[in-house]
Amino acid sequence: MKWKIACIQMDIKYGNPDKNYAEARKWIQKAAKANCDIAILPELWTTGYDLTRLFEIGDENAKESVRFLQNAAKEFQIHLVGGSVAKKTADGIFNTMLIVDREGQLVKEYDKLHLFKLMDEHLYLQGGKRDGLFQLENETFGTVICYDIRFPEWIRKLALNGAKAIFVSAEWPNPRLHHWKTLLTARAIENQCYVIACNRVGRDPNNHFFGHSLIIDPWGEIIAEGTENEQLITGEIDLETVSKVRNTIPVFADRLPEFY
Ligand SMILES: NC(=O)CCC(=O)C(=O)O
Repeated sequence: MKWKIACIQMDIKYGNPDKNYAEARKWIQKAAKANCDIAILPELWTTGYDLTRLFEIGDENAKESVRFLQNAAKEFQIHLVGGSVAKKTADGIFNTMLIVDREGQLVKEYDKLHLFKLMDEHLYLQGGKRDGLFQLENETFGTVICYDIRFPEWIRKLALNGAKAIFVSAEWPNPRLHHWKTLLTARAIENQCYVIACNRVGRDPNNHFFGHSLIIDPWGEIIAEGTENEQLITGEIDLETVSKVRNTIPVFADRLPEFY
């Protein structure tokens, strides 16, 4: 089955959820007008990395963000890999990915597993405990958040459990563009699956984010790549290609897990 995908490579207004909801709505509408089946938003797109204020501006049990995504998905008839938001709970604040289908059902919540110390996440956030597998229209996908892509075992587990495409939401800053592209391409090649990665653009007080959102096929070829500006990056994925590539070089059949 073929799917048209949109990466919403938006700037994020630091610590300003209301403005970010309004902006995201416009981008989701654009993705729907471009006949996309699925749109993905970046990491922490409601607040940015305004970590010291998350108790104030984070979203109580992600209720407002879920409601926003459900309404947008239904109104514009598009599946949403709704990026991640700061979800406030009794156990602390999580960096939580929200997936909502075009009927407005909340299909999955995934909490970022690996916290990124270089951006102080460990001081303000809790790490998750559950996987990122989800289903849309009877197809299996996976999701991870930003720094998670440095952990190939975590993505491999998604692929072993049936994910044919991995969605990545990110706020990945300079100077690590080379790491971003190389790691994402490697995850696509080694797992012989699509990788769809949405990074933000713009600046916050500590970082400059370079965009370069990517849609990569199971052979490791780049289908679409963003610039450093705000834009919608679109591309078509064909899940049949996953089996074709896996039949050509049968990496999954040739694995020898008893040795590793
Ligand atoms: N928000 C993040 O997890 C950033 C990860 C990152 O920049 C990296 O180099 O890893």
